[in-house]
Amino acid sequence: MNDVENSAPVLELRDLCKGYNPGKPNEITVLRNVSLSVQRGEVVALVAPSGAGKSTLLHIAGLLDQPDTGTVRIGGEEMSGLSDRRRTAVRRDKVGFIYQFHHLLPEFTAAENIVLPQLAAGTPRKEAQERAEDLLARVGLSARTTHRPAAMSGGEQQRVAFCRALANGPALLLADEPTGNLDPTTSDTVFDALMALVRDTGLSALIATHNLALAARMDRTLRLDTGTLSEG
Ligand SMILES: Nc1ncnc2c1ncn2[C@@H]1O[C@H](COP(=O)(O)OP(=O)(O)OP(=O)(O)O)[C@@H](O)[C@H]1O
Repeated sequence: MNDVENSAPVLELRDLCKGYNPGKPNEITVLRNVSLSVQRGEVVALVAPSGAGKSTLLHIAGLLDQPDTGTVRIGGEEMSGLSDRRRTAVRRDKVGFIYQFHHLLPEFTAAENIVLPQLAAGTPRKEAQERAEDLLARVGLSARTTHRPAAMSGGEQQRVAFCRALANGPALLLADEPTGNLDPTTSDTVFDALMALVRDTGLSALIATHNLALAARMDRTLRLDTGTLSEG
């Protein structure tokens, strides 16, 4: 990264608007002039009632969807003019995703699930394997390296998904209810593991949660309601 990228917010969204079914009876406006930025090393909570547009916002921030208007900058780089190929490369190399459900590949072991995205990014296999083992150790799963997802608990599966999201050393982590599928006690321990991983690596993150206690542990909270964002 050059100096401009280093001083720029890791994620900067400006005046995003997004709707579906324009001109039709079921037309819906989901995001209304949403702007936010996540600074380097900052962990931001996104709190939103169901249907408020949180997934839409995270998908646009993670280049899985395009806004109708507005701009997305990652590491200071404007994304709208990029070719599909470059967007895919930015998504793969700079952004890590965590979903409510782990989405691990069932036929592969925990370590292989973390190795595969690294191979896709061109990392040599040995290095990728070492990184997978290091990440698994950080979340307390050294003993599960060769387990397939079906042989792990929900909390373990989700911790593997955290490691996979960090596999390529992203600049930005986007998480959509990362512990929403777990019971409250497991959710707390698994969230601890996620926060430790994020803080240890100095990662910048935007983490959507319904859980206000979890939100309070992040640096700042943004609230999204009927497509409008407010601080606090
Ligand atoms: N492809 C689509 N076509 C039409 N409407 C859509 C589409 N995707 C989302 N929506 C609508 O946009 C609104 C926001 O959806 P979104 O998935 O962003 O909400 P959310 O805040 O993530 O909700 P939840 O917490 O329940 O997942 C919802 O009313 C949803 O029905």
